[in-house]
Amino acid sequence: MAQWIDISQPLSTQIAHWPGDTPFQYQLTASIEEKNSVNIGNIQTSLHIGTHIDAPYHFSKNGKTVDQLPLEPYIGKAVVLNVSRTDIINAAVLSQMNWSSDIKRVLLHTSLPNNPTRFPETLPYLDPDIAPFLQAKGVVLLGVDMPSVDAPDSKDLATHHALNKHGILILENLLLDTVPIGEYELIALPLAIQGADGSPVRAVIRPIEKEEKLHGK
Ligand SMILES: Nc1ccccc1C(=O)C[C@H](N)C(=O)O
Ligand SMILES: [Zn+2]
Ligand SMILES: [Zn+2]
Repeated sequence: MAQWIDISQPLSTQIAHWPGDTPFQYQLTASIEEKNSVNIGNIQTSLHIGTHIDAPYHFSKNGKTVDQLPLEPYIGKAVVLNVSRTDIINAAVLSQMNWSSDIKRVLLHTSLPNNPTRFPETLPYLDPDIAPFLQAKGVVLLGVDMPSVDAPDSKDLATHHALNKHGILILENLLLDTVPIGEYELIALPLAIQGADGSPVRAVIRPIEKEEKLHGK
């Protein structure tokens, strides 16, 4: 059986955070070194740190919070697609890909070099028109290897809203630079934080064996 591959960013004090947002911090509030029986860690962080999911409540006042989201989108068969040859990713680009039937989860490897310790200045553009396209394919989860599905300075978050409107949940900041295209099993479960706008996840994939690789690579 193939090994699980970790495609999440390690949560360290070095990890990049959204500009102006709360950085990730870990410290011990009790330590064995200081004669306690145990080490007890404490974290402080934006929930949009490293590899994480957005609950619709992140960008919509009446959107679902993370504890209200279904589990199914975050567990199951996923396809990794490589869209790194363009900085404008739209429905026309996605329609060039080889779509096998029954793909509910799509992970996009973009042209952005994956560097967990640096917040990128610019991101490849994801056109909102991918939302109806992906919905028509039956997709319920879109994962990307960048910190946002909209530009960092976007005010209207058009692609976030379009995806939400079309029933597609969002997974951000994956590490896909060394992942070959193809079909995988995915597990990327958010924590059930009541009322929360998002959650870091441990995203892992495992190749599905004896399956025809997409794009015939
Ligand atoms: N933390 C922020 C602070 C201000 C404005 C946006 C963000 C975001 O997190 C947006 C990004 N699209 C995200 O979902 O992770
Ligand atoms: Zn987010
Ligand atoms: Zn987002």
